Amino acid sequence: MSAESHSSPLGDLLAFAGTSASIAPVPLALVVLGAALAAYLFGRFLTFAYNYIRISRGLSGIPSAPGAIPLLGHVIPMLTCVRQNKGAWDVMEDWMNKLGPIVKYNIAGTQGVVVRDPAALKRIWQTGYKIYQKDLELSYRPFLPILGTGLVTADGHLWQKQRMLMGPALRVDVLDDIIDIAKRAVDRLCEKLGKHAGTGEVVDIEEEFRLLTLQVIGEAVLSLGPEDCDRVFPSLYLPVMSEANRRVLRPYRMLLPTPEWFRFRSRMQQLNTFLVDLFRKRWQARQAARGDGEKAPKPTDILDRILESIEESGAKWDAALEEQLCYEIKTFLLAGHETSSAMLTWSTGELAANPRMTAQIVKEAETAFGADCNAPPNRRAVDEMTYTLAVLKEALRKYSVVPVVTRKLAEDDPIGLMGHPLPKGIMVACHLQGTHRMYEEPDEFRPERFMPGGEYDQFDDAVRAYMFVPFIQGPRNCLGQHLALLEARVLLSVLQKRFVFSPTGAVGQRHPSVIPVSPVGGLKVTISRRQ
Ligand code: HEM
Repeated sequence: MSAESHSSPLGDLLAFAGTSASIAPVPLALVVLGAALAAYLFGRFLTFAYNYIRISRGLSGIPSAPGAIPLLGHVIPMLTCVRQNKGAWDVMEDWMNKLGPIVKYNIAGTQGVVVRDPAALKRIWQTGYKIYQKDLELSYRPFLPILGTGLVTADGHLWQKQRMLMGPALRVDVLDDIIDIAKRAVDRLCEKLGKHAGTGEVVDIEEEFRLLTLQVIGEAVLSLGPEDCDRVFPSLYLPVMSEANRRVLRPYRMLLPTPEWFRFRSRMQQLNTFLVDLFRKRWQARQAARGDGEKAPKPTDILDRILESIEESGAKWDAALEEQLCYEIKTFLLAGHETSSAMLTWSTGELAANPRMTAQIVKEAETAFGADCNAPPNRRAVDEMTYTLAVLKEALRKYSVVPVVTRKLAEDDPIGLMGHPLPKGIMVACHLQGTHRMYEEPDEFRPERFMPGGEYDQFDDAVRAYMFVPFIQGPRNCLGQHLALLEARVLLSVLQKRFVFSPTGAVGQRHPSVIPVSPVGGLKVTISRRQ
C-alpha cells in the first residue's frame, strides 16, 4: 500500500497530534480529551435543543408571559421586580391577570407554566402527584445541603417510606404535648416582653416570634430547653438558613469559595455533629433499657416517636440512617418555625389595627386559659378557639407566606392543566397566592371568611379544599399543619390577652425575595399591658 492510501482526516490528525517526530505524545491525550469534551458538549447541546423544541411545541397553545429576551427568557423581569418591591410571585400574578389562568414562561431555557385554578392544583397535587414531582433544580437547590433527602425534598420510593415513618410522629399525642410546650414558651416570652411594657422601647416582634417558634419546635422535636435552643440555633442553624436564603437569588454563592462559603460548611458540620450526638445518646439509652428488660420509655418528643418507628421497622442503625435522620430533623426545624413565625407576625400586625377582632381573641383566651391566662391548657379548649383559628387562616390567605410551590413534570401529561396537555420536563409553578386572591375583596382582612358558614364554606364542594392552600393538598401536603395551627392559637391568644402591640410604622409591605414572606424590615412595635 502506498503512503497516500493511509491518508484520512483521522490519520492526518493523529499524525499531526502524536506521531509526528516534532511533537511530543502529550498533546495526543489533550486532543482526545478535547475531542471527547467537544463531543460531550455537542451531545448535551443537541439534547437541550431537541428538548427545547419538543417542549416549545408542547406548550404552543398556551399564552406566553411578556418581557422575554433571547436566551435569558424571563430572567430579567423576575430579578428586576425586587427593585420595585415586588416578588417574582407578584410578577407571575400580573401575567395571569392579563393573560388567563395558565401562562407559560422561560427561565434561561427552562420552560414552565404557572397556574392558580383549583382544578389545576387538584391535578398537580392529587390525581397526578406521582408525575408532578418536586423541583430540586431551581427553588429547593440552595436548601439541599441542609434538607438533603429529608421529607420536603425527597421523591418517589424514599419519600413514601419516610412519610410512613415520620407521619405517626406528628399525630395525636404530640398535638396534646404541643399545647403545653407552646404555653410554657409564651409564658417565658411574656416575662421578657413585660420588661419593655410601658417603656416606649421598640421591639422587633417578628424576631421574637422567630425565636419563640424555634423554642417550641426545638422542644417538640428534640426536648431542647430554651437555653439550648437559644445557644444552638442562633449560632449554627439561623446563619445557615439565612445564607441558603441569600443563595436563592444569588446562586453563584453556592460555588464561590468565599469566607461565607467556608463558614456555611463549618456550621453545617457542627450542627450535624450536635444532632448525631443527640440521636446516638437517645438510641443507646433505648437499647440499654431494652437490654435490661425494661419497657421502652414513653416517647417524650418527636425524635423519640421516630426512633420508636425505626425500632418497629427493624431498620439497622448505621451511618446512612444517622444521615437521613439528620436531614429529617433539620427539615422539621426549618419547615416548623419560619412559616409559623410569619403567620404570627402578620396576624399581630392586622390585630393592631382591629380592636374588634382583638377583643374576640382575648375572650377566647380567657375561656381557654382563665381570666389571668394561668389555668392549665387543655386540647379541647384550644380546639374550640374558632375565631383565633379564623384570624390565623385569614393571615395565611391574605399574605400567602408560601406564595408559590414548584413541581417538575416527570412524564407527558395527556390530561394536563386547564385543557392543555403538557410535555414532560416542564416546570410547573402552583400559584397559591393567586388562588388566595380568588376571594371577594381579597385585600381586606376578614377572619369571618373562615368562620362556619363564611365565604370559604360557600365555595362549591368540588373546589373548596383547593381554595385555601397554605399547606397545599394531597399526599404531599404539610405534615405539620395541625401542629402549626394549634401552637399558634396558644401563642397568639395569650400574647393578645396580656399585651397591646402598637406598630411604629405602616404594616403590610411584603418582603419581595424571601420565603416565607414576612414584612420588609420586620414588625417593630411598642408594648403596653392590656388592662
Ligand atoms: C404556618 C405554618 C406552615 C406552613 C404555611 C407550611 C406550609 C407548607 C407547604 C406549602 C408545604 C409543601 C411544600 C412543597 O410541596 O414544596 C409544606 C410541606 C411540609 N411541611 Fe409545612 N408548613 C407549616 C408548618 C409546618 C410545621 C410546624 C412542620 C413540622 C413540624 C411542617 C412540616 C412539613 C413537612 C415535613 C413537609 C413536607 C411534606 C411532604 O412532602 O411529605 N410544616 N409545608
